[in-house]
Amino acid sequence: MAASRLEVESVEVVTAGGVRILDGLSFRVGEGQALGIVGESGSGKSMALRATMGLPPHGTTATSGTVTVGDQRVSAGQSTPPGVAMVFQDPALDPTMRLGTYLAETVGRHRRISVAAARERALELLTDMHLPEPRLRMRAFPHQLSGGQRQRAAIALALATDPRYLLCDEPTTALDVTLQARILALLKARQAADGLGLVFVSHDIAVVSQIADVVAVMYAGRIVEIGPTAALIGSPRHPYTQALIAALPDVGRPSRRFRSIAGTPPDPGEFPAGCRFQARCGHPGTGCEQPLSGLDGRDHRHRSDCLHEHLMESTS
Ligand SMILES: Nc1ncnc2c1ncn2[C@@H]1O[C@H](COP(=O)(O)OP(=O)(O)OP(=O)(O)O)[C@@H](O)[C@H]1O
Repeated sequence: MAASRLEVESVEVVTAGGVRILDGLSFRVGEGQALGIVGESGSGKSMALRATMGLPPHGTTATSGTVTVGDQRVSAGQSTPPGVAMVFQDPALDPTMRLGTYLAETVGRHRRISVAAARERALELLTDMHLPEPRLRMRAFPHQLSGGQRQRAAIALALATDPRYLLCDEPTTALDVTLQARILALLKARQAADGLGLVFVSHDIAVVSQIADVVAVMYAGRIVEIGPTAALIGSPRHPYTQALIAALPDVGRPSRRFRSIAGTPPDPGEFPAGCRFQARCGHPGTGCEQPLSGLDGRDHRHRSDCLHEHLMESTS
C-alpha cells in the first residue's frame, strides 16, 4: 500500500472585504516527514495552516481548495480533515478546566481506555513536554501556567488526539533555546517512531531547518522556493531566500549585527503583478513584472520561481 500523505491543493482564502490572501496554495507532507514553511510575518503561513485545518480566522473564508488525507478528501476551510491536529500560535486552552482533566478527556475521546489509563497517558504527554512537576501541573488551570508552559501544554493537547499529521504554527517561539531544542527533538522522535507527519511553520529559517526534511519559503501568500532542507539552505536560489539566510546571525561572531531585509512585504490587495518580491529585490531585471503563479508545494524538488534564477540555470 502506498504511504499515506496529507495533500493540500489550490487553497484560496479571501477576506470579507474581498482581499485575496492566498490565491492557490498547494503543499503536501508524507507520513513520517516534516515540511517546514518559512516566511516573514504576514506571508500567509498561519492562514495556510488554518485553512488546512478547516478553521480560517474570523473575517476570512476559504473559497476553494481541497485537503486530502489518505483516501479522504474535504473542502479546505470547511471542515477538519481526519487525523490532523494543530498547535496554534496563541494556544487558547479552556480556562475553566484543569489541565489534566482537559488532556485526559481528549485522550479518552480518541482511545478506548479507562479513565485512569487516560490520566496516565495525559501525565505521560506532559512529562514528554518537559513540563516541570507534571503531576502537579495536571491540577493546574491554564492561567497558572507560564506562556511557555501553555505552549507546551497545547502541543501535548494536540498529540493527545493521536494525530497522523500535526500542523505546528510557531510552536516553540515562546520557548528558550534549550527548551526549543528539546521540543523539536520530541517532535522528531514522534516522526520517527509513530510516522507522524509534521507541517512546521516559523519565521525563523534556522529553527525550521533543524526539523524539516523539506522547506517551503513563502512570500506574500505564495511559495517562492521549495526543496530538500540541505539543498535549499546550502544553495538558496530565490533572492528572498538568499536574504533570509544572509540575515541569520553568525554563530561565533557576536560583533556582527543581525541584518534585516530592507523594506516590508506588500499587503494583500496591493500585490504587484508579477514577482511579489520585486520592490525589495536587490537584482530586479527584465520580465519581473510578468505574471507568476507561485510554486506547487506538492513537488518537493528544489525549485524557485525567480525568473532570473531560471534564466541563469538555463544559460549556465
Ligand atoms: N482575520 C483576518 N482578516 C483579514 N485579514 C487577515 C486576517 N488574519 C490574517 N489576515 C491577513 O492575512 C495575511 C496573512 O496572515 P498570516 O497570519 O497567515 O501570516 P503569517 O505568515 O502567519 O504571519 P505571523 O507570523 O505574523 O502570524 C496578512 O496580510 C494578514 O494581515
